[in-house]
Amino acid sequence: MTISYTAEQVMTATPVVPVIVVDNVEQAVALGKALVAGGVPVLEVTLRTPAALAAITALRKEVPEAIVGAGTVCSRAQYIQAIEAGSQFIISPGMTPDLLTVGKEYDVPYLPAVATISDILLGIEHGYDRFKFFPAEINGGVKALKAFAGPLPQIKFCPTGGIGADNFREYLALPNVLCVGGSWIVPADLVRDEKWAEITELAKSVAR
Ligand SMILES: O=C(O)C(=O)C[C@H](O)[C@H](O)COP(=O)(O)O
Repeated sequence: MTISYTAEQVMTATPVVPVIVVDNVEQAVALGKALVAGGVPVLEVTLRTPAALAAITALRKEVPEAIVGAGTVCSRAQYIQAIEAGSQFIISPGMTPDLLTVGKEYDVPYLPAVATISDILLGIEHGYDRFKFFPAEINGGVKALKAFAGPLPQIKFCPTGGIGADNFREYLALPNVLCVGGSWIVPADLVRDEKWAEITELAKSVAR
């Protein structure tokens, strides 16, 4: 079953994209169900663990109401693996010319990450106008995004990195921010201890 989305649809389906790290497929499915139950349907499964690709495939099958994507995609090879696993969107923590190229070879939304105006201009040269801004807080956070909007008001972002319950609404209030990413609604200890009801509550705390 292939359901495809645009970058805009992925970025506006939830105010907060959870950055997920999973140890095994069962954990991933339970976590995905907990987030969806709390009103957060977009799941960014980072390719930081050996279970990640199988988790993406399982989430597509077991949690069909979710929009499942891959994060921490750092190479062309990982990009293709993520697509083959069933990813409905792809996110990188940075960008390279090869990633920007492969991202245009597949009909799946791709968010490369930028940290500077020069990065954004390179992305625009490759046909992108939606980016992750990473790591957001240490690269100027809300102030940097306001500055980016001066010369490039048409470019939209998913800031990620250092964002949490205390500051995510400041980001979401910016006209050039469509959503934010973060790990704070999927804390590693709650995932490890299978505290799914608590994760559903955290999801509810950020859902529209
Ligand atoms: O793995 C990637 O591709 C990343 O870009 C890193 C994650 O987005 C951050 O680890 C999330 O940041 P925190 O919410 O501050 O934990």
